[in-house]
Amino acid sequence: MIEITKASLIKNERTILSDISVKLTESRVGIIGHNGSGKSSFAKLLNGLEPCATGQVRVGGADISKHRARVGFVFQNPDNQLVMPLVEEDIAFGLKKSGLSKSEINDRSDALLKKFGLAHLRERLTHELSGGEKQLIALIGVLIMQPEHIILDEPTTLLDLRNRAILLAMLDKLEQQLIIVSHDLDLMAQMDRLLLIHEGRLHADGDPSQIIATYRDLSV
Ligand SMILES: Nc1ncnc2c1ncn2[C@@H]1O[C@H](COP(=O)(O)OP(=O)(O)OP(=O)(O)O)[C@@H](O)[C@H]1O
Repeated sequence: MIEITKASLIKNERTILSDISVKLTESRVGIIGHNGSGKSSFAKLLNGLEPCATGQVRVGGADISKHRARVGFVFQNPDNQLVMPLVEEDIAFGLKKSGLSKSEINDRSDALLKKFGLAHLRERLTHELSGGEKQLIALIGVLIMQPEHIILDEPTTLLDLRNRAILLAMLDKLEQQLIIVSHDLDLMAQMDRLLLIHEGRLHADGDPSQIIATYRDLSV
């Protein structure tokens, strides 16, 4: 479980998030809200990419700063995540310091690429992949670390309908808790629970159909 207690976030002397307290226990949690409301900032708080100015984020009862590896993060722009020239090197990158042997890393990487039907991308150059392919490989690079929770920031934004369907099928196969920031309301409607962030605060929280209705009301 990820538990946020009275969290606030300040950047360049500007308050971005204020007094957010929530326990995330559901398997699929969505985060919605207007542009600039603070969704990505909140997502980054959840895995310690951004430190709280006040309050705390705990994962499995311990402070997030000690457990960042338990919470994977898939960035909105995969170019922020893909760092190695070859796809196979990129997928293996996060495990380099894990103590696993090269063959163990290769086996894990192979198994994931096969499981998600992406083995044909293994020997490609990362910078030559399409935006959608990059998004899928960035997710594989997070999955190989075997996090218990995965945060995805706008995972469907760059994807055409086919790659969106591939990504959603990948997500369906995952047992981990997923926390997804998105403007894709069809996807958000499928979540177990939605959080609505508005002007840096947790404005509403609950059943997707109710929260989407509240969000629509805020948008007119
Ligand atoms: N380093 C920073 N310094 C000051 N303000 C910042 C900084 N980074 C982000 N912000 C501001 O924080 C607010 C929240 O940004 P955030 O990216 O979390 O919004 P968002 O809800 O994810 O938006 P979008 O839907 O457009 O991606 C915005 O007003 C943004 O301009």
